[in-house]
Amino acid sequence: EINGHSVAPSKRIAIVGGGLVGSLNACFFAQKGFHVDLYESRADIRTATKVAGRSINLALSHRGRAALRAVGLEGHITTEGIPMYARMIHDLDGSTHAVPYGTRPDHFIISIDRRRLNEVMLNMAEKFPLVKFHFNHRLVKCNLESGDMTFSISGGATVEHTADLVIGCDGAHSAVRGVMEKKILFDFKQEYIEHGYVELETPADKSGDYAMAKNYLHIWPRDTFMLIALPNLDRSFTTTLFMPFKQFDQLTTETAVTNFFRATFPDAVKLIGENHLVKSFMDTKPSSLISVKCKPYHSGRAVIMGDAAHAMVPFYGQGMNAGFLDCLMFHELMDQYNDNFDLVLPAFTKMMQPNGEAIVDLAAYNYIEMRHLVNTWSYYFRKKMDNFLYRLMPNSWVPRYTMVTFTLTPYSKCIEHRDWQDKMLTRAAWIGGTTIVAMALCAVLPLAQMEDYLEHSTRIGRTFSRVVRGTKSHLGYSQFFLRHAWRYSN
Ligand SMILES: Cc1cc2nc3c(=O)[nH]c(=O)nc-3n(C[C@H](O)[C@H](O)[C@H](O)COP(=O)(O)OP(=O)(O)OC[C@H]3O[C@@H](n4cnc5c(N)ncnc54)[C@H](O)[C@@H]3O)c2cc1C
Ligand SMILES: COc1ccc2c(c1)CN(c1nc(C(=O)N(C)c3cc(Cl)c(F)cc3C(=O)O)c(Cl)s1)C2
Repeated sequence: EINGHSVAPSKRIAIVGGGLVGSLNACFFAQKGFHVDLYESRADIRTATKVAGRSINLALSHRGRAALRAVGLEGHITTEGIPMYARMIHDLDGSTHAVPYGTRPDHFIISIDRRRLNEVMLNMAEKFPLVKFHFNHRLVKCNLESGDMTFSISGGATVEHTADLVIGCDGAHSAVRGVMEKKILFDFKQEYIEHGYVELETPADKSGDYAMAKNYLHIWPRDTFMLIALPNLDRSFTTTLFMPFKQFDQLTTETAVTNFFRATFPDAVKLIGENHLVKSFMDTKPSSLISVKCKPYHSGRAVIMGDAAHAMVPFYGQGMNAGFLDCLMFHELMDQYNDNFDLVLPAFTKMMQPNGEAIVDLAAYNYIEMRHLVNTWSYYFRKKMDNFLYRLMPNSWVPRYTMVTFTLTPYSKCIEHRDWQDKMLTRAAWIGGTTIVAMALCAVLPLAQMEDYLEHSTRIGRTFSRVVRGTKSHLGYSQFFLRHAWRYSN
């Protein structure tokens, strides 16, 4: 009996990791009357002094919102966030142009403060009497069969706890997954990419207002590196530079940094302020970016979710959204199998592992696309064709990023859909292309000569495409396409 209402003889749930996914899971389990122990290696972020200036933000989209809606937090979070209706592309010459996220009124993403979101979810979970937080507890050992766990706490001591279900929400370098990795039949793959990132800050302007247009995701695409800025409530923008580590390594003096930024992001230098920019750049070591894929997501009475199960590079803005979706789908399976963990855990792996793997691959593909494929004619026409066909057949021809960002279509279907689209596009291009050429020829050439013309033209066509491919990469077409491809990428 608690507060006058009876609770099921509640199983003990241990949530390892009190980050975004762990705290959302605590809300889900708390609302279902479970006994929840949340263990977080760091101190309670709600009491830690606010780190001045450094606010980290993230793009929240449909999948993450669906999960927050299920615990009654969507309204609260979205009113605190800042809607972004389009990308704002900043060209080398300082000119900008907007590329809307879509033609529909609900096609926008929301810039959310990471720490604030984490606090809101911790506060909600803590309201439940059966929820207990254990900060400064780092999981160091775990028996996946018995649910016995060992935590190291401050001062080097350790404490033991046990649970009926252990949920690893402990991020890309998960300790829970680390124990699973030792099991036979557990597949695991991790990959660091050559890019690192540093977070800078674009402060409010002199009049205290946003220095750039507020409701946009600002991007400065520069081929092998780029700057991205998302708005904050305090009228600043968190501005992230993504660049290969080997290029960071070359920027070791203030002069080198100043020249680099002046040459590549001239408008951003003015908005951030040159001294502030150089100082914060020199003070920050670039962080790494890692992809993690693994299978299965459960073992014994433990299951992993979020980055612990599928860490991805951020080039789709889906990591948190994917982790939140894990929580939602896990709880739908709990309802479906009447809280029977023996059935829920395998069902969770079966349902979500293919999707976790798919979004990790989609994000990695996007990372490449952002830097290379975006420079080829095919990508450019692809975006134009995508948008034309999407307008023509909005229910059957949906661009891939629209499916990923603005629908709940399983990520694995987004890849299948993309492959189908690729096939259709290639076929359409061939049919279209050859028909146009054939019609033109029929109009100008008597049939007799046509055969040998076609014979020659295929040879010419092959040579021509080789020449184009060769020159394009050298003539810096990349800049041109990047500048204009975005115009058609909505
Ligand atoms: C630069 C960048 C930009 C991003 N932008 C976006 C975006 O726009 N949109 C989006 O959806 N996603 C974005 N992401 C991804 C998003 O940040 C992650 O997907 C998300 O934080 C994953 O949440 P999580 O709770 O699974 O892991 P984490 O947030 O990493 O939390 C793990 C928690 O577990 C704790 N922990 C770790 N080990 C232990 C242990 N042994 N014992 C106890 N506790 C432990 C950690 O202290 C931490 O609090 C971005 C990521 C990066 C790096
Ligand atoms: C806080 O740090 C970060 C870092 C990276 C991201 C975000 C926040 C949020 N991100 C989003 N990406 C998409 C997307 O689908 N694509 C294809 C894009 C991919 C890139 Cl790399 C980009 F720059 C723009 C778009 C775009 O379309 O706007 C969204 Cl939609 S949101 C990437």
